[in-house]
Amino acid sequence: MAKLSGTVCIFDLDGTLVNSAPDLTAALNRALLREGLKEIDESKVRGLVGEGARALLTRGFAMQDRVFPDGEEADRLVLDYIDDYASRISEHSHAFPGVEDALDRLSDLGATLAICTNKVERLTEPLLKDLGLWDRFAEIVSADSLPEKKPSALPLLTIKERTGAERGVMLGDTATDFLAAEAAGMPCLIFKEGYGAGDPRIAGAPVFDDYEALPELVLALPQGA
Ligand SMILES: O=C(O)COP(=O)(O)O
Ligand SMILES: [Mg+2]
Repeated sequence: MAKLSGTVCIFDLDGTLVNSAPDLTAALNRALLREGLKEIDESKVRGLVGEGARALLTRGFAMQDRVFPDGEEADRLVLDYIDDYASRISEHSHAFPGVEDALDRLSDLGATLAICTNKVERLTEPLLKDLGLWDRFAEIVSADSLPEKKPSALPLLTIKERTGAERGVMLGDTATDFLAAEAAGMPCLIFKEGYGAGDPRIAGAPVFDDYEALPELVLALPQGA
């Protein structure tokens, strides 16, 4: 029996499978410029990613002491941002080195592969299709696929149920992923090249440095959850 049969490996998308920071930064900056605000450097934008489009815009505004509006005005800003980002979603984004081989290896070991992202479905699908990753996952849950998104446990538990897995493992890059996994009772490994660096909430979390090392680290996890 394959060693990881019954395990679903649930990958976060931005900052975990895909380095999307350049395109996220460009789209955020186009939105900020439309509102008369200044551009933000990619190194800072990385730290704003993880809780979806509205949170990214809200944080971009807050960094420049502008309160993000609410109501219809906010909805319009978020929709305009999503439309614009969707139209140029994979100009510079790419899978992190070693992702495809690690996915092959985990599949060979019997694991089921899934994605849980706080991107909305309208962004998740074109990004994964453009990068040739869409067909690799048995289940893909986005921010708007279910009534709650990460850090709720709901998307992770739903993936576990839909894939019929006995246990789940979360592979993510920010506290949002870590807290969702904790709430779902799943172990979580944090990708060090992702966007959560320096967040005290994940300071003590187990990490993976690169994709080559990942399959062995998943194999070594306690098979409890
Ligand atoms: O769009 C975001 O803010 C984050 O998306 P992620 O959950 O794939 O990291
Ligand atoms: Mg992420």
